Amino acid sequence: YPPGPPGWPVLGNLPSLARNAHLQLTAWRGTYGDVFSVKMGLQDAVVVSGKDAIREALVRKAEHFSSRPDLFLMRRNNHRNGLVMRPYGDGWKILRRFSVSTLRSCGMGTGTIEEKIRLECQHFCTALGEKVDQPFDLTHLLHNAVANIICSMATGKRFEYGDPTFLRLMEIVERAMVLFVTAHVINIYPVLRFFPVVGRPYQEWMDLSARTHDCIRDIVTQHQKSKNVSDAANTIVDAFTKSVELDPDSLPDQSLMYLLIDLLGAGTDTAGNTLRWGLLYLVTHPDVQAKVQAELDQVVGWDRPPVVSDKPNLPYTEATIMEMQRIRTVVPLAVPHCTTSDTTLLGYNIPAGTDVLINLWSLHMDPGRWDNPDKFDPSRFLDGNGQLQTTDSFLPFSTGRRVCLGEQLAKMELYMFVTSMLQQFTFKLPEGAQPNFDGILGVTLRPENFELIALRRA
Ligand code: HEM
Repeated sequence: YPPGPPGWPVLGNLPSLARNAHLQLTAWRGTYGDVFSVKMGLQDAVVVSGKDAIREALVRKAEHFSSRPDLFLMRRNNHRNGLVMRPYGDGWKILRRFSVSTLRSCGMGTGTIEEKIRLECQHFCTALGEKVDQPFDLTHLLHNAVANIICSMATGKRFEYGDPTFLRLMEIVERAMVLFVTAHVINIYPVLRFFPVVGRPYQEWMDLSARTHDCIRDIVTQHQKSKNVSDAANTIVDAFTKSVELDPDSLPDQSLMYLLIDLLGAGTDTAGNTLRWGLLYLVTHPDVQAKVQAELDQVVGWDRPPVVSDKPNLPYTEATIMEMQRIRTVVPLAVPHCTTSDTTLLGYNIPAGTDVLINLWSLHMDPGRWDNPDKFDPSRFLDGNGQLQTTDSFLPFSTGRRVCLGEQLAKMELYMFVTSMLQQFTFKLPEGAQPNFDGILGVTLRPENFELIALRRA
């Protein structure tokens, strides 16, 4: 069994992991290697770091490492009916296949989705244009914009920025991402939910779940009322409804609402926070920002918006987006995995039912792989001719069977938002602002709220 750091009685290593677990786990990798164990209370988890160990687990031994732990908090709100936390097996395979093919037929990876994203970028830049020359926190605007893309794939509808229902939903998603980690102790000792102080995050979690269910139910009902679902199944809700009408057993019971919550949760906080980290690095590295803008001016110019077919001609821009994703891995520990059978990893025995944390943060900050990993330097992704070079040590979307379902969509979003913003605006920090690069860890690592100033480019 893998070795690991000594822990406290009963609590194990939890006290050391209460804040910035990704940093502590990365530090322990230095002592214990690419496969080590930690004690989450009385329960063990195995931490996997480094490209070889990660690939061995998630790709070569995918059949053993692709499930999700049965977390108490997820069971209590029925969230194991969705896709993200559903255990590996037939139900997950059916739902994943349905989701991939429906997202494709709703336009993922094609011109249709590019058009949707382009329109959203236009709305976003118009809204940003009303805030120029003054300090402004664009968190809500950005999250609203990326959530709209999922919403329009789910129901064909986008929400106006500032729509109160949507803002509430965004706040819930953001808070749930943090609570997933702060309330984790309840997963380990469910009895603590009955205790006054420790039990509070549990109450909040259950309350947020109920409110999310209500919001999503309203959105689905409104869509179903406004439309004849026997029309072409060009939204996720329609495709789901149609499939179940044709064959009630075609999809797992009650999975639509949880699937929508998953897509919204997984697709909003990740892309929104990647863009926010990106902006924070751009305002603190004006030379990089200027270089991206120079490339955009040369390739795209001013008379038309950037399009996906420009991408091969924008290597520095693409390298910058990759560097944004590397330097602040927005899902630093992926989503927890779990073994389905007794197995081995790099020679260590790992029993069935062991929780497994995939340390993507350590992969992206590995000094053995990246020169000066704390430096924001897009050129590390370029070869001597200024062309993009790929590397197997860059896995922001993870890998294997549970690899991010929205990878293609997310890449298109990041590209379209970054290029649209920098074509039209230059960003800078307000006078005297002190940027903080530590972040707040939930499932995602998000930057603390910050203000910046958008200046319209001449
Ligand atoms: C920059 C944006 C994004 C990043 C960095 C990201 C990253 C990730 C990561 C690291 C995982 C966990 C993989 C694992 O457990 O090994 C994941 C899972 C997932 N992502 Fe994303 N993601 C992004 C955007 C999206 C979008 C836009 C969607 C929506 C379509 C999405 C849907 C999902 C789903 C459904 C899963 C769970 C897959 C499963 O368990 O089978 N993600 N993502």
